[in-house]
Amino acid sequence: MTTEQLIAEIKKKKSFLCIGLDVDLNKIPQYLLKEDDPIFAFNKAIIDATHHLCVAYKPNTAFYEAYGIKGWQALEKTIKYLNKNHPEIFTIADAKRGDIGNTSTMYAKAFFEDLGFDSVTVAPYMGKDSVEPFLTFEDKHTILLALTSNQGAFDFQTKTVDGIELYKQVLKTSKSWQNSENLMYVVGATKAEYLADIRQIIPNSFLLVPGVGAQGGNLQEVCKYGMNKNIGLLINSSRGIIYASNDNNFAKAAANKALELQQQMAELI
Ligand SMILES: O=C(O)c1cc(=O)[nH]c(=O)n1[C@@H]1O[C@H](COP(=O)(O)O)[C@@H](O)[C@H]1O
Repeated sequence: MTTEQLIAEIKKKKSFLCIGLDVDLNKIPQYLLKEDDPIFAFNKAIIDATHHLCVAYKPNTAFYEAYGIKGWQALEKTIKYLNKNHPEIFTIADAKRGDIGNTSTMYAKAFFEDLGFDSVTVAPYMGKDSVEPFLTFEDKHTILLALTSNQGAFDFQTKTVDGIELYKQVLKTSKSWQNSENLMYVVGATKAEYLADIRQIIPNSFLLVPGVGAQGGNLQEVCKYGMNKNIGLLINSSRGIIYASNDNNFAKAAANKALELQQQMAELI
């Protein structure tokens, strides 16, 4: 998907909501465990109930890898279902990959070619040659971890190296990489006060912003400092939406939570 198509969808739906499909078999309605593929059954119900309210879905691959081959098959079914039925929706494989060049190429093939995701999250720690292989894929997007939502972000990311905070170096340096127009960045919603500075460095890039809902980030704060002329934000909520209830009405309850966020977004656009 091109960035222009993503922007058009945001404007059409008045939503920049990304729903995180972080499926934990202990948290889903237990009657779904009788299904052949409970993870896919859960995702399909959530997608069917919420696709008109969001512009992106983000399965975090850990929640699939934890269930072995069955989990990976559920991930594959989920992305195929999305691509077939909702090609207008932006898909994010939240895999946080990144390795020496030839290995990164294989990661990129796995998520962009084999599975057919529009984007993948990548860690910047190994530098340019670990990220550039992801950037060579046309109309695919690499979402680089910049300033993450967790407490550990203060261990390295905000530390000053050569007179500048590490997360700012990630932003500045990555802009010089080949095909850097295919980069987006992760900034946690819990770090909203950093967004004005971040926008000075990358005014036009899309930001994936996780951490509203369960982690306590504030949507209005994020928009105040992070929104640009194309909106430029994908705000993710996972647990706050998909586990709104765990009875027969779980999909409807998830849709209600998604609607709440979408309505707040519509006011801010
Ligand atoms: O890359 C991410 O998506 C991510 C980066 C970050 O800084 N913080 C963060 O929470 N995430 C992911 O975003 C999701 C947040 O989930 P909830 O806290 O349940 O909304 C999880 O899949 C996290 O792995």
